[in-house]
Amino acid sequence: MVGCVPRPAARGQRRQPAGARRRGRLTAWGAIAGRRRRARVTPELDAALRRIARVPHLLVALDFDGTVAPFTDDPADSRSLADAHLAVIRLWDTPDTDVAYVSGRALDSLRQVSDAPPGMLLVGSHGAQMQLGEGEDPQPLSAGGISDVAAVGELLEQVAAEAPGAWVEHKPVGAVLHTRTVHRSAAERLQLLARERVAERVPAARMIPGHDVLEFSLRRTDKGRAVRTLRERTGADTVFYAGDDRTDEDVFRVLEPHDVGVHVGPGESLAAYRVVGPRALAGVLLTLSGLRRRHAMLRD
Ligand SMILES: O=P(O)(O)OC[C@H]1O[C@H](O[C@H]2O[C@H](CO)[C@@H](O)[C@H](O)[C@H]2O)[C@H](O)[C@@H](O)[C@@H]1O
Repeated sequence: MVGCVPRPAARGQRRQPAGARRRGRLTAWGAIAGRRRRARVTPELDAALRRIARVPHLLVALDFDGTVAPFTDDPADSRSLADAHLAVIRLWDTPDTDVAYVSGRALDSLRQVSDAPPGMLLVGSHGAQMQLGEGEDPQPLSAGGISDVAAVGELLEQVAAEAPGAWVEHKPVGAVLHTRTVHRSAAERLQLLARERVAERVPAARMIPGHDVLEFSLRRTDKGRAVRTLRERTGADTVFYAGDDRTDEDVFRVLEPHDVGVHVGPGESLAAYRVVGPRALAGVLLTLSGLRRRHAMLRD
């Protein structure tokens, strides 16, 4: 149901005459991107990008941390790479193209760091929070769920107090134990302790491991379901998805054969394509945005 997804008023639609604002913006972004180095991608990925750039309606869905933004010690300092942000803006500004961030971050935190343009689709808390339309709020937790979230947060605070550098991020539907700056052996000990205590006292909490984090959520959803919802709501016929973490595997699992999934960084993945890190992914996104924009201009 595309109508449920608000689009910025000035964003071009296929049947509209190319408005001055849209044409001007596309040209300006294109000029900037044209001076940048082209992405070095494998011939297979390059062919896949060329194919999906020509589909009628494309959804580009992206994980945030470790995918468009390199890791930082403090999540508040995290920002997407300039090229990745530029590509996102260009894609968002292209007709018949929807763009989404699909993140483990709480929605507020994602809004703060992503600098997402208005109308961009945002998924937070691994699918538990979605901003698909104005005024659309996440489903509230039950009273029991709210008290479980508080209990998990308290337990993790107690665990984090056992090692300098460990800290807890509190989210609307769970909490995260951060150990990025903690020595590896101490981090492993803390994570074990957290697993045991939460399993014993809040058995309803679902464990979500990540990069130097251990999260517990009271919501049973995942990014795969979120991307399915995005596909339905936007009416996209093809999805491009990029992600680096285990939670992104839930998306790669539900992608259809004609979609394109890109795993960012090392490690096993169900994704059909891989790039070495966020910088390489930014190049891929620039390439895709250029191809998609060219397709839109030729078609119009
Ligand atoms: O799904 P994502 O967008 O990748 O979000 C996953 C988690 O991202 C954040 O943590 C990660 O990035 C931090 C900043 O670079 C880093 O310090 C941390 O070690 C990483 O795990 C965020 O803080 C979590 O809430 C997200 O679940």
